[in-house]
Amino acid sequence: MSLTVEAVQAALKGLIDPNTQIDFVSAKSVKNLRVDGGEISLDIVLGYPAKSQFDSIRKSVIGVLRELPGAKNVSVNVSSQIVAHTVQRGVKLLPGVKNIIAVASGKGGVGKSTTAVNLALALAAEGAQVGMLDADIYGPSQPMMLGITGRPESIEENTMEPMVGHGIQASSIGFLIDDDAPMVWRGPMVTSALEQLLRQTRWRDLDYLIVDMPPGTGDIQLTLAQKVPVTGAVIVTTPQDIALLDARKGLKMFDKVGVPIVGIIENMSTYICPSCGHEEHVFGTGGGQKMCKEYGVDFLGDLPLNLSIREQADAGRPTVVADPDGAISAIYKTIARRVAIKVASLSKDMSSKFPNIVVQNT
Ligand SMILES: Nc1ncnc2c1ncn2[C@@H]1O[C@H](COP(=O)(O)OP(=O)(O)OP(=O)(O)O)[C@@H](O)[C@H]1O
Repeated sequence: MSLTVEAVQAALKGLIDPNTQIDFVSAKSVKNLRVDGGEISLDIVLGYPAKSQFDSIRKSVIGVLRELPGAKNVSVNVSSQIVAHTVQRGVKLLPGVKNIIAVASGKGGVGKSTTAVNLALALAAEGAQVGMLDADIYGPSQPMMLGITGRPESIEENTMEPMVGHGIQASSIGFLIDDDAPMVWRGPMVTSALEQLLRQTRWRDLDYLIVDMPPGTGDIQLTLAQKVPVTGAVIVTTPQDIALLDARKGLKMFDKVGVPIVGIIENMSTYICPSCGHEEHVFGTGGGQKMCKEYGVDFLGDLPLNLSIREQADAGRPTVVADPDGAISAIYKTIARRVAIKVASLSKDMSSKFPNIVVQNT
């Protein structure tokens, strides 16, 4: 009996993608399938970046197909293709940027910026083109964490080049607003300065632009959530009741403006004593997960309170770069993959698919 396309498809249908828990056929990841005698060739195209897993996915697909009766040679190519997803209604899209992910927190100091930069670096490590827009007016810290110094170049009038640190294209509100400017003055000018930064930076083919939002849920944050074309929002919180209460406000703010919540990350979840390894839940336990259940949103993961996270970020080499194979980087990478998979599951932007309709006067 000769090998058929149907038999190959049935075998692939039994193969579950460990990341999405969906089989490759249902996920529409199988492309260019050819069966010619005993020769099988196909591409697996994932909708999220996963460079570190291409080889293991390839091997598992080959392993399954080789078992088929009549199969001789199996050739599989695994890659990722990230597509653009929809944003709030009525907001102008950004050229050169497929998806914008806002990283927000209900209150300051919960580690939002540190989490945002490590997420950006983890997505880049998996092969995505990533940018960082530092919108944190109260403490624009992304240039420092990405090891960037100096000011951006402006090649043409009204545009500026992003600065690059550890492969991430970055632009910061710190480039436009003086560090010494008083906060009352920063407030009113901030939304227009940010829109300028967002739209006048010449982002180059980004799969994801991470926006490090200003902490809180006041007018500035609400205006930004309305004006920035966001694909989805990630909320960072610590487990204290007060932080969770504020995180709830953040959740509601994005909900109100029609931005989907990608999920919640709990930072400084536990403290592991470096001398004896004892784990302490300094700020309580389970708050983030409970909140996710209550609101029906995804819990993306938790990070421990760890001295090296702070030291590495302060030194301009965040953990994912400083210790890429360490246990903490593994947590950031798992969270980043969950974020990318969730974004991939959101509705796709079809605007570029529609033909232009030209009305001609006759
Ligand atoms: N998991 C962690 N373990 C140890 N230190 C951390 C952790 N996360 C963040 N930090 C440190 O906590 C401080 C505050 O973090 P960060 O600036 O990221 O918070 P933020 O929420 O963005 O603050 P802001 O509201 O000022 O923007 C920084 O010194 C950072 O290095």
